[in-house]
Amino acid sequence: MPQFGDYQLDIYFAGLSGVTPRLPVDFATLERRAAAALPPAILKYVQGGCGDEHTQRRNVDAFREWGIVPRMMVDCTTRDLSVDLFGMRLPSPLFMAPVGVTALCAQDGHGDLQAARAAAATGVPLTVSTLTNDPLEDVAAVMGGTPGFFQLYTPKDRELAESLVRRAEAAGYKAIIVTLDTWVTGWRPRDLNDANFPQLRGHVLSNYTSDPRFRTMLGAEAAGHVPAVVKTWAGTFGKVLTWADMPWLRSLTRLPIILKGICHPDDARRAIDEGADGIYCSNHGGRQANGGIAAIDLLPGIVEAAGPVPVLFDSGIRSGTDVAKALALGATAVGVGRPYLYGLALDGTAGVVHVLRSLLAEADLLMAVDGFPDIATLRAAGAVRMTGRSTG
Ligand SMILES: Cc1cc2nc3c(=O)[nH]c(=O)nc-3n(C[C@H](O)[C@H](O)[C@H](O)COP(=O)(O)O)c2cc1C
Ligand SMILES: O=C(O)C(=O)c1ccccc1
Repeated sequence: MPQFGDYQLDIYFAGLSGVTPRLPVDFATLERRAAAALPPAILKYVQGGCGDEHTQRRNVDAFREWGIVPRMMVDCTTRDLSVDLFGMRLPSPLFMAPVGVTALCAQDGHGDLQAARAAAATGVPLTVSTLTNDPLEDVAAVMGGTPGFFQLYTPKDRELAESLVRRAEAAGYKAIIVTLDTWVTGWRPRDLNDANFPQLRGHVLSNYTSDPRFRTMLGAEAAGHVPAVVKTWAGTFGKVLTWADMPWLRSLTRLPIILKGICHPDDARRAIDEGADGIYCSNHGGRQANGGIAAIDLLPGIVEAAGPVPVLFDSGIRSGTDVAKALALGATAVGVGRPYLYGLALDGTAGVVHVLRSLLAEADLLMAVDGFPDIATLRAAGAVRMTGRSTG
């Protein structure tokens, strides 16, 4: 049975013929390389966050305050990293988080398609944002057998929301992830200082321009006219969802509904009471509110509140060790954001595959070394909070 950790052997053996990996396996070097490759405006948008970005940094740094205690004398020659999610058996607990400018990170402007091909190659699901350069149907068509999730930014226009969800269902997406924390964008100095907001330049709006309801809203004479498209988009983009909208949301689909951006246990409980099938604990990678608390520190409370309901997690995952810690703290599946964008920027589909394989290899090897043959044993062991001074 192939194991994710075999990627390490592949790399070392290739080295015997003088071949080294095209991309680095660590995040810091990857980010540095991608920073040199991406257009400055895209880099700032991707790399930046809210306010002075201390929440974004905390998301990453807080992982160092959690530790996994190794166990010995356990047979871990093979590891099983597969997970069950909404009746699907996934080969690994990793998924790609939704990113509204994935398209623009790729050199050809079709990053959603390239990420979808990476999903096909790795079995790691892609969450397709509402904001893409290729319509959601086209992206779904290249995912191979790997399930895809559709992330909904709920428009103010209900008929448009209904149309997008219907299209996602028809295209074969396996879940609808409704993002709650971004009906308005947070205060992002890097972008504000350059007056830089890609969507307002007419990018990544293909799910709108391909939508019959949006076209009606736009009017026939305005179709293809970028300022009119952007104006109509900006007019409908961000609906503030409240609990009162849950019955309506729930009525839109029989697919699992996952609420993204849940950070408080009471919200997790309420979401489940109102019919959500999954909870997605995330602070949007520190891009939305500079609230100061790392998402990983909020995960245990969410997991406890969710009970048997699956909890997806993202924000700050930079290594396989981080993946393992999130699993130990109870996440059912772990989302990665910026790292796969950097792989995409540097080497397209192959770059994304490399980043995902590196994350999985490191997580797998940690489990091998630390005596956890599967995720259930890792989760049962948990992670310990290291108090006092960190030497990290
Ligand atoms: C450039 C960028 C665009 C994003 N766009 C979306 C989006 O369209 N929808 C969404 O739900 N989340 C979006 N996110 C948030 C990610 O889904 C995820 O929560 C975050 O990137 C996780 O943090 P990480 O980048 O530290 O891994 C975006 C993140 C980035 C970096
Ligand atoms: O940039 C983001 O984080 C994001 O999710 C987004 C996407 C579209 C419009 C505004 C924000």
